[in-house]
Amino acid sequence: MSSFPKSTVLGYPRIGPRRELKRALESYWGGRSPRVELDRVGAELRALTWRRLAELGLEGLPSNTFSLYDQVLDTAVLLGAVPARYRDAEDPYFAMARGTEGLAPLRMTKWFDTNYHYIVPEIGPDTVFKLDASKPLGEVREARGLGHETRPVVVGPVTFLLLGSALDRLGDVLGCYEELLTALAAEGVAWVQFDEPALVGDRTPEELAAVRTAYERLGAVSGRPSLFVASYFGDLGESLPVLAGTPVEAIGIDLVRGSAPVADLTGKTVVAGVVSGRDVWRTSPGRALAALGAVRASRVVVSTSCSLLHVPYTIDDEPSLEPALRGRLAFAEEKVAEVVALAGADFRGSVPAGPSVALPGPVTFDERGPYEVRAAAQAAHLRLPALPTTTIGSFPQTGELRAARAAVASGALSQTGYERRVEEEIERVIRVQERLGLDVLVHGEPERNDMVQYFAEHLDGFAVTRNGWVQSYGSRCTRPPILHGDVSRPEPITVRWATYAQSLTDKPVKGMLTGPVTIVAWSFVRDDLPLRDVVFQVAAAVREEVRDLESAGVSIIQVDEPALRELLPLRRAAQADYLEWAVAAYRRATSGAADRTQIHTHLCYSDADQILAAIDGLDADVTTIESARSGARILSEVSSFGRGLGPGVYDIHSPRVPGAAEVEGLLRRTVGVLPVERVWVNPDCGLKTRTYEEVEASLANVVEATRRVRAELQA
Ligand SMILES: CN1c2c(nc(N)[nH]c2=O)NC[C@@H]1CNc1ccc(C(=O)N[C@@H](CCC(=O)N[C@@H](CCC(=O)N[C@@H](CCC(=O)O)C(=O)O)C(=O)O)C(=O)O)cc1
Ligand SMILES: N[C@@H](CCS)C(=O)O
Ligand SMILES: [Zn+2]
Repeated sequence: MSSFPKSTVLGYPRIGPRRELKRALESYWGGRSPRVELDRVGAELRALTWRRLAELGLEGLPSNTFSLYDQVLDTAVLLGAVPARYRDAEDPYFAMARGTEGLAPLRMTKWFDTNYHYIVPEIGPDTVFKLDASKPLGEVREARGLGHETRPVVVGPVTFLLLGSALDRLGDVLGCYEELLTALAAEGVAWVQFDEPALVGDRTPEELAAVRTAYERLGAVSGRPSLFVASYFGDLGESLPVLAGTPVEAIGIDLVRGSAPVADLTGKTVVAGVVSGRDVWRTSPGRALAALGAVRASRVVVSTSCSLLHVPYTIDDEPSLEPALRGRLAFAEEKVAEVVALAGADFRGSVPAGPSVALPGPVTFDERGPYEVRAAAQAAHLRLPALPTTTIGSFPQTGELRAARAAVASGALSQTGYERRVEEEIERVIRVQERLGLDVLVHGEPERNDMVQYFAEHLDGFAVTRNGWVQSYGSRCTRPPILHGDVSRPEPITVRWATYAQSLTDKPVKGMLTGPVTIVAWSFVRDDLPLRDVVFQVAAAVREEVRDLESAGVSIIQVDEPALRELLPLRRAAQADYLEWAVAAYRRATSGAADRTQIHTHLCYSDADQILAAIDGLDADVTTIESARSGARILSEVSSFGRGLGPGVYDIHSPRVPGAAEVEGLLRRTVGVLPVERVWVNPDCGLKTRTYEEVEASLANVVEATRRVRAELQA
């Protein structure tokens, strides 16, 4: 057995330093370039990554961390878990990821507590697993052709099956993993990495037994490569002794989110994640060395806490960041350099740092009256029809708008010219909505590059990047802002656009804000304050904006919190505390509004079940939630809220235009479960990724469906 190299990373960004993969994918999908061109770009990006990691002095290079869409989808393909309906599609892989005309894509959801989305494996009792190892084998050979020996990375069997809610299929799937090990051994692969992040959550005795079975069986494969099981995003807890009791040679432990195990792991290699893959701060050498020194194992390897997929490529691409801030930052390349430097240091005998203590912050809210009083004041003021129709905020972000923002950045367009362009777009959005006959209008958010980055650009305490792209799903990326200091709002942010929109119409226009939890969740956040204190600072800024919108005559204000679920701690023991302060922060942000101002909130992930009580606790007058994809289940669960509810009547993630009859069906189902006077009619989420053609056709059908159901109510 060859010993594990002394430094490694668990994974690397793959979208390309200039989003080369995004462009190649979208060009291929749009029929503007052939498949060979996409494959050429992929190969170039992989070669670039291996070369760079080697140049930086990293010893253990991973492979199979590249993906054309998502590593969980890649694992489904590896194991043959391709549902029958996609097999005849022209390109089954992208059909599963994105759907085709007439074929909906597989479900997509958040990867643990990150802003990355994976494709949920669809596994049924009839799924026939059959190994197709061409991708990992291909990458191993490709890297070898370039002079690099690599360690293929694959999602492990327990995590894969838990994500697909199919742990009962463990016995079948293990056959494929065994075959994979044999194939990799035949290829001369020394180590393989199985990612098992699911093991940092609470696991039942049955699930722990599955871990034992899986790694005992894989450990028994003759002539196999050495096994490295990587955990990340928290402590292994009760999974650690189970894993340690199996024949796996190496265990990856997140020493940033988690702590050094008390257990003696003599006999094992510990791949110690001391350089954070989840933030952009430089690693404190003292803290890292102390964490490394506290591990008791036969060999300790220096690594990142998780894949570097969640951080941008390099700080070198950000020349405009303030020098003082730059000095505190490390993106993927800089983190690799830190791993290499730490691996060269002697950390035996380092002393563990004392734990930091989180102090509770203030939890005060509730100047608003009870819902019944607010609802009466709002009804008298707004005079809305039954089943009011509305949208979630954004309208299509056209290429022209994006190009206009790029032109301002390059100096080719003046700020005034740009603002005029935004106003034209707002007018277009208002006229479209009036023509369609919607009841509560929005301004369309054309001024926003992103619902978080835009606010970060207008708040003190944040920095934003030029090229700091991080993959969100498929070809879609975000540039998470860097929250590095105390947050405050120097001046109103959205008021001018909201009031401009309201000046164009007699219909009410909703003001549109992003909530404090979501702003923080989708940013890289300072680590010298407890997260809750940071969120409360942002809440104070949002509260000022709510007040200013109200003073400017805006009667409905929506404060979005789509990331409320995302930050939920992976361990149940920590969840109640989080939910308590997250809800308190939201109420801090919104409770300055008068009773007659209607507060809306919006959440758009289908797995809201676990946090329904918290959503209720937000006390918003109207809550719009994703429902079109999750079916009737969510309706009965939210029916007890006792306030306004807008379960989405169509899925905006697909270009498909829903028919009026289909929307009518969903709406009837909704009014069958919820009191009609509380129901709102809206899509599942914002329309920014859609085209005007799709949006106008879809919304026309929403309005028509509402008209039909209303007519019956009046009859
Ligand atoms: C709701 N979602 C969001 C999440 N996180 C966020 N931070 N924001 C979100 O909205 N997480 C959960 C979900 C994830 N969903 C999405 C959906 C869509 C995108 C997306 O479309 N991203 C865009 C980038 C958006 C952006 O920043 N646009 C800027 C810059 C645009 C650009 O590429 N400019 C060009 C030049 C202009 C041109 O000629 O076109 C350039 O720089 O080269 C802007 O609009 O100004 C994407 O392209 O991926 C993400 C997450
Ligand atoms: N107001 C935002 C919410 C997205 S979750 C939008 O409409 O895009
Ligand atoms: Zn949404």
